[in-house]
Amino acid sequence: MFIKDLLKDKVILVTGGRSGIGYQIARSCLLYGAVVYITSRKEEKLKAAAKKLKELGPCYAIAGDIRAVEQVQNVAEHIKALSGRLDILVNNAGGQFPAPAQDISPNGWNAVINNNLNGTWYMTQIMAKEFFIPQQSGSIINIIANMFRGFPGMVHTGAARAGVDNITKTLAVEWSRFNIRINAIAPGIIQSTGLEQYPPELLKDVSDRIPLKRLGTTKEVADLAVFLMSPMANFITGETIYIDGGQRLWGDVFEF
Ligand SMILES: CCC/C=C/C(=O)SCCNC(=O)CCNC(=O)[C@H](O)C(C)(C)COP(=O)([O-])OP(=O)([O-])OC[C@H]1O[C@@H](n2cnc3c(N)ncnc32)[C@H](O)[C@@H]1OP(=O)([O-])[O-]
Ligand SMILES: NC(=O)C1=CN([C@@H]2O[C@H](COP(=O)(O)OP(=O)(O)OC[C@H]3O[C@@H](n4cnc5c(N)ncnc54)[C@H](OP(=O)(O)O)[C@@H]3O)[C@@H](O)[C@H]2O)C=CC1
Repeated sequence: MFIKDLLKDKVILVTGGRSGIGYQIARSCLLYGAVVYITSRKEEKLKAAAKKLKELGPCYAIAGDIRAVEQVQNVAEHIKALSGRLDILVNNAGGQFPAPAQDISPNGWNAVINNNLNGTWYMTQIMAKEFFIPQQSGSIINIIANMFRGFPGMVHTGAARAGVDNITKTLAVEWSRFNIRINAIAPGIIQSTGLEQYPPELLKDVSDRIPLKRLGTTKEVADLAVFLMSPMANFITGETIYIDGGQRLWGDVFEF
């Protein structure tokens, strides 16, 4: 546990905040005193999540697709109208599907690149221009994936996440002049709603192939996100932190 008021009155946007890791990050931010905005495509589910989160503190839902520039701009306008500022952006929305590289169609490739690379970029650039650069302060956290040794079985997301890893390094330098910190979190396999998208055989006995012999929890990812966005991490920027029980360093993970 961190101190109670660690994020007091910080205005935080969590993309994909209606479920899984994003929901837990939003929840933790509220518990540490922040004002939280969540965004995702499915409006009803998003509103239901915000209603539940509101029991912990001020939480607002703004529906939008990170792949659509005008919808991202609309999210920024809403935050500006309601809070007048944004302190922290968590780029968590994303996802992909498992497929042998040779079978991925051009549309399938583009869908995953758009979601994880382009969508993250639109969000990052628009929030920086609308808030962080004029404010001369901001912190960005990108949730990517474990692509330390490539991503066999999901080449599209490996490429997209490696792109975000590089954006993280580049902007840490380029936007340091605006007092913007930017870091990434690379989760291994986390027990969350996202895993329901995968066939059970892909995940069978997967914890045996992780050195710590278990999956991660959404709370563990959220704790890392809170640390990185807090003043405790004020001298950390351009870093990607793996939270994977050692998976990246050892053995095979998926059959492919
Ligand atoms: C376990 C490892 C650790 C990682 C865990 C996590 O990340 S957990 C987080 C997990 N959470 C998530 O992943 C949630 C978010 N994920 C998503 O929304 C989707 O996976 C998305 C990224 C593809 C976006 O979808 P969209 O609405 O833009 O896509 P669309 O429907 O318009 O299709 C466009 C093209 O993609 C093709 N295609 C699509 N699915 C499949 C498939 N299963 N199979 C094959 N192909 C597939 C589809 O056929 C089409 O190509 P076509 O036929 O025209 O040539
Ligand atoms: N769980 C795991 O083991 C791992 C997860 N990750 C990554 O962590 C992040 C969160 O995963 P997790 O919580 O498990 O999965 P979920 O599927 O539960 O969360 C994905 C969230 O992103 C939102 N989303 C997806 N695409 C878009 C879009 N184009 N625009 C706006 N919102 C979008 C979804 O909401 P909606 O459908 O309403 O748009 C949903 O809330 C993802 O980027 C995932 O790929 C990475 C490695 C491992």
